[in-house]
Amino acid sequence: MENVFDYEDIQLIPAKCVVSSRSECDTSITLGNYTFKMPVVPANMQTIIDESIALYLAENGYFYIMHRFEPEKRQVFVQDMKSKGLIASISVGVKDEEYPFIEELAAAELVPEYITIDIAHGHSNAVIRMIQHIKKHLPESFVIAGNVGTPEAVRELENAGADATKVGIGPGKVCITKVKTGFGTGGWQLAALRWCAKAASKPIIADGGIRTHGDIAKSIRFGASMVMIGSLFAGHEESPGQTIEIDGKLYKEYFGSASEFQKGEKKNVEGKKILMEHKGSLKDTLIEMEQDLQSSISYAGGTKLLAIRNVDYVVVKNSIFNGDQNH
Ligand SMILES: NC(=O)C1=CN([C@@H]2O[C@H](COP(=O)(O)OP(=O)(O)OC[C@H]3O[C@@H](n4cnc5c(N)ncnc54)[C@H](OP(=O)(O)O)[C@@H]3O)[C@@H](O)[C@H]2O)C=CC1
Ligand SMILES: Nc1nc2c(ncn2[C@@H]2O[C@H](COP(=O)(O)O)[C@@H](O)[C@H]2O)c(=O)[nH]1
Repeated sequence: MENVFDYEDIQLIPAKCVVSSRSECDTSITLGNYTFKMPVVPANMQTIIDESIALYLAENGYFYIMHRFEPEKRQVFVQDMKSKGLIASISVGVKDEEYPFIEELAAAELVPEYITIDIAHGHSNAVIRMIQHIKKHLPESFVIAGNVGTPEAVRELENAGADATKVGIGPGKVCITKVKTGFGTGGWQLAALRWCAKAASKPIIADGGIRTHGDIAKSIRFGASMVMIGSLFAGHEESPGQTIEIDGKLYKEYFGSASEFQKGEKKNVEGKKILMEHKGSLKDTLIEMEQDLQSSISYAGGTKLLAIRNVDYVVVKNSIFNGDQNH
């Protein structure tokens, strides 16, 4: 792989504006059978999403993926969302006990609109088997499989039946995969996204490494249809977990799904826990994100999200935050 770069190395080049107000710009995106307000989904992690955030997102036209770390609650969750006429979007792993769970959903005629297979190293027979199992028992569910970091993996999971693949091994804020294993897309996630997107025939979800709202537009430019975000959504009033006060300042914890805190044991740990400064309301962040993305579309010279795909860009290695000490 030549020409690797990451989010902070790229700037998108503006094209002539065709709107008289940014409010004319449409940030919506279609994934499967549904159209969502923004191409953004909070990470399916226990410190990022819970039932009440999922409900808020679904009721307000945002995409969401519920995490898989309270497995016994998932069937009731699907039932509850469906009884409210909302989309059900859940996560599964690949261990043996996940197989009967899929069959139980099918037997109860509870068909989640979206099922995400959420494991660290998604280019594996375990994921291929799970895709095939879901497609056999719940053929109407849209299956997102991951995580991967190569075109070969994208093609193989697509061929196995995945409806979308999730790209990103190790770029996350609470990720330590790179230092623990030496592998991943950490440090060149945007280039890996481009590499994978060129090979993909179905939607790609970029996962991890988003540090600014501008990175969402960059992900779209390099081929993502949706962007999964953890740290930017952590630390809000609504975020799961306790608020902690230190020296008069408020914080919330954000921990990796492969951290000791999540696993309850120190085995194959590839994640850590950090404290995030309290950020106020999640609703306000979602609105600001949408406004910033509308602005991105206007700079792209379009009125629709995918206008961003057509813009030129420059590589400005390590220079984007020059003079900006806040980062
Ligand atoms: N996006 C990312 O960069 C990463 C994300 N994560 C997140 O952490 C959580 C836990 O992930 P994960 O450990 O996969 O899930 P699980 O703990 O559910 O493990 C899934 C299965 O895959 C096996 N497994 C896990 N990693 C590997 C590997 N590298 N090679 C072969 N088999 C493997 C496990 O066995 P065994 O444990 O015995 O090996 C287990 O049987 C997920 O939510 C995942 O998204 C974790 C790391 C990186
Ligand atoms: N290597 C690890 N990656 C993890 C872990 N838990 C979650 N994740 C991934 O991070 C993103 C969120 O990234 P962010 O930069 O937006 O904060 C998340 O969607 C997962 O793919 C982990 O323990 N280890």
